[in-house]
Amino acid sequence: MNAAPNFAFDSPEEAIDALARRLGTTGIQQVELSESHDPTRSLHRRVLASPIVADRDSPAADVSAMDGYAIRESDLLKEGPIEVTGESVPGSPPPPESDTGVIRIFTGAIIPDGCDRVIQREHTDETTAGSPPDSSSLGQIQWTDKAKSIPSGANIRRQGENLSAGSIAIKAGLELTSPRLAALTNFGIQQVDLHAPVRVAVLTTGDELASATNSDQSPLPPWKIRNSNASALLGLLANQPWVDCAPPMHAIDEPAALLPAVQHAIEHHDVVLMTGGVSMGDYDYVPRILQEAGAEIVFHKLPLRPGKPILGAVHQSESKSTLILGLPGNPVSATMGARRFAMPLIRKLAGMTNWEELPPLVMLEEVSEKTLPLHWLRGVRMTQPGLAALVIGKGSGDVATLAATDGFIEMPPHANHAGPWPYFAW
Ligand SMILES: Nc1nc2c(c(=O)[nH]1)N[C@H]1C(S)=C(S)[C@@H](COP(=O)(O)OP(=O)(O)OC[C@H]3O[C@@H](n4cnc5c(N)ncnc54)[C@H](O)[C@@H]3O)O[C@H]1N2
Ligand code: MOO
Repeated sequence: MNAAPNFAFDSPEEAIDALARRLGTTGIQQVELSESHDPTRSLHRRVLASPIVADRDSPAADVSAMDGYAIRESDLLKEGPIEVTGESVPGSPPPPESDTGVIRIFTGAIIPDGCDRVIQREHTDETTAGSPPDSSSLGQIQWTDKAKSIPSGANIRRQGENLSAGSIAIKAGLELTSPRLAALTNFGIQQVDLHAPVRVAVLTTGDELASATNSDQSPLPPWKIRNSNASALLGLLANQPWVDCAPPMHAIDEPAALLPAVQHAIEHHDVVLMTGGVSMGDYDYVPRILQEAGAEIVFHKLPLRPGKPILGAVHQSESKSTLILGLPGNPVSATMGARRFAMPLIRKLAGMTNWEELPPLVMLEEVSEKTLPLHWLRGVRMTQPGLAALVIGKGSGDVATLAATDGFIEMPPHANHAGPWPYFAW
């Protein structure tokens, strides 16, 4: 399907891809783990810029997977009580092998040379031998029938079977999740290359905001509104270690104020999220101002509800590319637009190779007859795993109903069936 003449792109996906193609990633920070007082916490969910390489085999030697006895096949031929001649414990080198007895071994300890299997202690009889011959004795055991069926190689984790020294343990472009932090520690990493957090500016516009002129009017007159968009956007960006979000900025609907505010935001940030001033009103200066600031307008308006007037732009300078999203001022449009468009693109800038959204799919409990010739973002509440109920509000100004949602689904033009639909959680 071709884009309708007034839309540069047919779908949110295509519009996001067009912006993504114009964006790079943030620079690289080298972090010495010894210099950080709490390296695990400070690295958690940061994005790796270079791969992590294994410094040694994993495991570093053949080790036992069970508590039991490390033996050779010939040991199983021994009848009657067998002397335990030594112990292999984690944290110490293994004892030398013994011709006369067997070695007790604990999970994770090194397999003594010559042993080919580990018999779990529950498959031995450790009580038959009576009192030990002397106090230094490690005891005696006897084989059960089950022990005799344990094959060669059993219960041994082989050196390097997880990963061999020099192999890539964690690829670049991934977030350092808890398992990856474990791998990083396991391989003795002292220094990591991380992508710098994405510097994001939230720039709201509009003279109607309480804080724009005189914030201490009390009670707030009805022609003034509170800056809910700033809170929505800061909330989306909060607690993302790969985002460095500046305190929100605001500009009045006045080109002389808007242009320097936009220029400053572009210069000092990788992403500028603007709200308001992108539709057809006499005071909607954002598209013009972005052009004056030297940004390329990649699209203005998409076949989307809410958020049809959305604007996507990129500003290129010698040192960086800056993403600018002009989100419509209506709170539902601004919040859904930021979730749908800004979040994957910020992940791209943050250096994540898996930045593209893979939204889970949900079914709707009920559908209405109504359809739209647009991509339709519809607020939902999750009711069961995989099942969602529509939360019907009064339109794109209804922030009260939006607050009752867990996220939204995206339906393509003319659709009205139960799904499954991609679900974008808050
Ligand atoms: N003639 C037309 N008028 C409108 C069209 C259109 O196509 N033709 N599109 C409508 C749609 S759809 C939307 S969405 C809005 C988007 O307008 P703007 O982006 O220009 O936003 P504003 O006009 O500045 O504000 C719209 C609405 O949102 C409130 N607002 C603005 N900023 C905030 C904020 N920070 N926090 C909370 N609420 C905010 C503002 O007071 C307005 O009520 O345009 C339609 N009009
Ligand atoms: O698209 Mo606007 O966001 O409907 O209100």
